[in-house]
Amino acid sequence: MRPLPYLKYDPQDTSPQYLEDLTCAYWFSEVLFSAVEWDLFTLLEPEGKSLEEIAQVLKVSSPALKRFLEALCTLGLVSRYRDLFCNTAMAQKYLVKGKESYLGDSILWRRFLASHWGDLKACLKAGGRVSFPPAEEDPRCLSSRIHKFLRAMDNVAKIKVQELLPMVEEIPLKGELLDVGAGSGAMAAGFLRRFPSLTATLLDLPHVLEHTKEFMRGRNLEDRVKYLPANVLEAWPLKEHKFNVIILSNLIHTYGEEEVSHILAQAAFALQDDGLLIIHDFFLEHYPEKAVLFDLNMLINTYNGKVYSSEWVRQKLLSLGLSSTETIPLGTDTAVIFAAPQEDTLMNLALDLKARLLAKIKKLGFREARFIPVEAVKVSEWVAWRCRFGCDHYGSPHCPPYSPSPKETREILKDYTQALLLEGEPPTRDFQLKVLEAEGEAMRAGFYKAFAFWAGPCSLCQPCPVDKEGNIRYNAVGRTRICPNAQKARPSMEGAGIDVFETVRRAGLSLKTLSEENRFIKHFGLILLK
Ligand SMILES: C[S@@+](CC[C@H](N)C(=O)[O-])C[C@H]1O[C@@H](n2cnc3c(N)ncnc32)[C@H](O)[C@@H]1O
Repeated sequence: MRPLPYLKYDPQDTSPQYLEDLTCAYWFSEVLFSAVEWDLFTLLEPEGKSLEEIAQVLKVSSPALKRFLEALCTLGLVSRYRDLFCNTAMAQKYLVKGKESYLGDSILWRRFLASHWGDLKACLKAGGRVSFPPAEEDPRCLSSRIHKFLRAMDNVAKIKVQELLPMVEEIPLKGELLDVGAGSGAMAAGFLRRFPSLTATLLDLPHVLEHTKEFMRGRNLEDRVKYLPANVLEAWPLKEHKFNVIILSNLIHTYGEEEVSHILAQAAFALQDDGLLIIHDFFLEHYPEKAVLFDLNMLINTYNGKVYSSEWVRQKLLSLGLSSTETIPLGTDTAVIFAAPQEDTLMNLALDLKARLLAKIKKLGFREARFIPVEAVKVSEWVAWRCRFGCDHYGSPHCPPYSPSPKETREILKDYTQALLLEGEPPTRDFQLKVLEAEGEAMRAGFYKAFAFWAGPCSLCQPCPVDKEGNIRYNAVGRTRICPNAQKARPSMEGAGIDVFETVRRAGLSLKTLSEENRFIKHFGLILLK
């Protein structure tokens, strides 16, 4: 399915369609909200329903419902088979009540919060939240609100913990786990099921913990769970008790820097010397489009919550004497930072090498970084002609004819299995330096054959000290000009015969030729890896 256009801004796209799509983004949500509110997807189980059957149950007009179902079909949530409307695999897995991975409660919580987004301008003026729950809220309303909130958290945490567990599989976790701001307890429950030698303490506010207990009752883990009513903003009532594992999942975005500093300090103090701290949350570096909007969501809906940069969190951890990993992305919109008093503990984590490298490289400031199979790198003879006929830099050091020919590049690619395609922008020299840094990161991550191609003629020295006309010296192979920066200089993708447009297209990214209207220049670099 095509990604929804408003999720990805392309600076080379000058059509107004992007604005139109942004304008209507809420239509997509409204359709989903209504379908989930009606519990339409559960109704369609097990084998679909006809238009008339659905209209009868929902008590709505058939012709209007038909139009609504068409929209759901287009969004990929419903499909039509003869006269039956059925759930797609996505809807069947996440939108049918009673399924383990049901997300309906989370979607309805988002619907509830959507109404507060109307306050955005007022929040910006006031510098924070403007609508608050009533000071004297009816206890039943409060209890129902907490329950709805925890059901929403539960939907999400059940899925996130399954993404997280494979990373700690190599460490036979045992002893005591502390889940701070445990919510429904789904995170802790996932760990308890996977590691039978663990027991857990679930810490949350007293009135929330009553609901936590209710969620945990159905999980058959009662004999391995204790509950600790506490306020994380105060000294944690643990005395000198230390834990082997501490989880802060979706907690730090709830508070401002001062409170989060306190929470991290308390967690560091409560950790065994060989313990592991797991911080799961939104981070600005991971999935930035979502992170910055979630940050606004916190501005509107919490007192002083916000989304943190992983750099800020890691610095805090460092100041508390903890080593930490970089941000490890989950397959979804959140990421994890692992921290420990002893660096060795982190060595045992089964962290995907590519994911770690990607996290480091994205932090260098590329707009995009994407792994592609080496077969997706397209090398063409015509590219060399473009350099030879039509480029002022032909003959410059590290450009044709002193850069690898298409034939040589094709041969070299046989030594590699994958590549990392990097998207950035001018100034060219800055981009080239970043590509070099990325190559260095890849080397340090263990990709010893990492080799970078950047964009444009070499711009490391300005002006280039190698005289174009005279005084040309050749290296042992006799092809490359000797330059004072030979250790750092690399060929450009295009200079090595790589068809950048086609390679970018194959990677699922976009690159347009420049026109009067569209003057935004994109640079692409490539790092070959094995
Ligand atoms: C966004 S939820 C996350 C729940 C759970 N960790 C998860 O990942 O699903 C934040 C949790 O932190 C708890 N919490 C917030 N402020 C707290 C405080 N001051 N003391 C204790 N718990 C708190 C909330 O009650 C809620 O259960």
